[in-house]
Amino acid sequence: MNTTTPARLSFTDVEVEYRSRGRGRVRAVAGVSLEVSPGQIVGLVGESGCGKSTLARVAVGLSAPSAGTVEYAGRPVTPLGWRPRSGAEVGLQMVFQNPYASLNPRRTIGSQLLDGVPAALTGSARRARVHELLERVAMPASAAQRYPHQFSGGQRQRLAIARALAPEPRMIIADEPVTALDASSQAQVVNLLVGLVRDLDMGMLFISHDLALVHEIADVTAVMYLGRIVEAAPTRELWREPRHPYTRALIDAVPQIGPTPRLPAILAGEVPDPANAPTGCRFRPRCPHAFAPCGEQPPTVDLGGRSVACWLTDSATAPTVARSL
Ligand SMILES: Nc1ncnc2c1ncn2[C@@H]1O[C@H](COP(=O)(O)OP(=O)(O)OP(=O)(O)O)[C@@H](O)[C@H]1O
Repeated sequence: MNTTTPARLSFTDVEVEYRSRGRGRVRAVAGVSLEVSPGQIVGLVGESGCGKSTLARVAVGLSAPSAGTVEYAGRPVTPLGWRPRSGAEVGLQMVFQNPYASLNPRRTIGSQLLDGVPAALTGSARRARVHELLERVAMPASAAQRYPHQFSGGQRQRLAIARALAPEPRMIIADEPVTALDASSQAQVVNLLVGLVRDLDMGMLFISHDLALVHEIADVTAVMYLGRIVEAAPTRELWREPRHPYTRALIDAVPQIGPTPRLPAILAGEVPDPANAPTGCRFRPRCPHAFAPCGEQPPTVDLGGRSVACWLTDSATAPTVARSL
């Protein structure tokens, strides 16, 4: 890897189209640009089916974009260029929702961790590295001799994280890493991931449908709706002043407790099928502010440190509506 190139993950105008029997062409990702820098946690949120996992798969080369580019540290990430055993060189590792997706149930934890340890380490240094990895995820050294089914869901996810760390990645793509876990394991795994990213100065794309969780941990939040990023901003700003009606709806759907409790406001309507996406702004059929210009796809406007794809932010088209938001 070129050491002068920042280990940044960049999606530029990425599109992913599936062809499926019955549904025809499914444009699951419809023109996404996004960056994750070292030392940064970027949260990607959106409802089920909006294309989050597809984007994650493209990031690590498990799926190919049908258009656009994905680059890591200045080099294209493509399925052709992707060699699964070259994690240390590629520098990107994925943590899945289901730890069984990354752990082989028939092999001991130790042998699976050894697989990922860079080949430059030899002999006893390899075994020492396995123990260090287990320690990093707060698991005892004895876990190395055991099999995945001998652990609880939360422990398995911690072991899957150790497996992801073995090749010494600089960037983690975590796709709903705590969705399948109970509340206390969720907190443990989230704290572990955030601690690791901070300690090791890695970058992380943290994918979740849980906006409140992303609010807790992400430096930047990107909101995805039906294959597009509709808003991306520093998390605190996004939460304080959402500029896209969909972001506002997601925030309003988070129950508030404390001195002024608030019941969640449920966003009306279902997410449309990307195989049959609305023309123009894809959020238009569910948007309480939709007006004539929304028949065209809104451009993504850079508002200085944050970006929004909504005609309401365009003062030429909707100054009065924008003020009322
Ligand atoms: N292999 C595939 N073939 C056809 N369509 C697919 C395939 N994988 C995903 N899709 C479709 O692409 C769209 C985006 O799916 P994706 O799994 O990326 O969304 P998601 O936001 O991660 O949802 P979830 O949180 O439910 O996993 C959905 O409409 C899904 O049905």
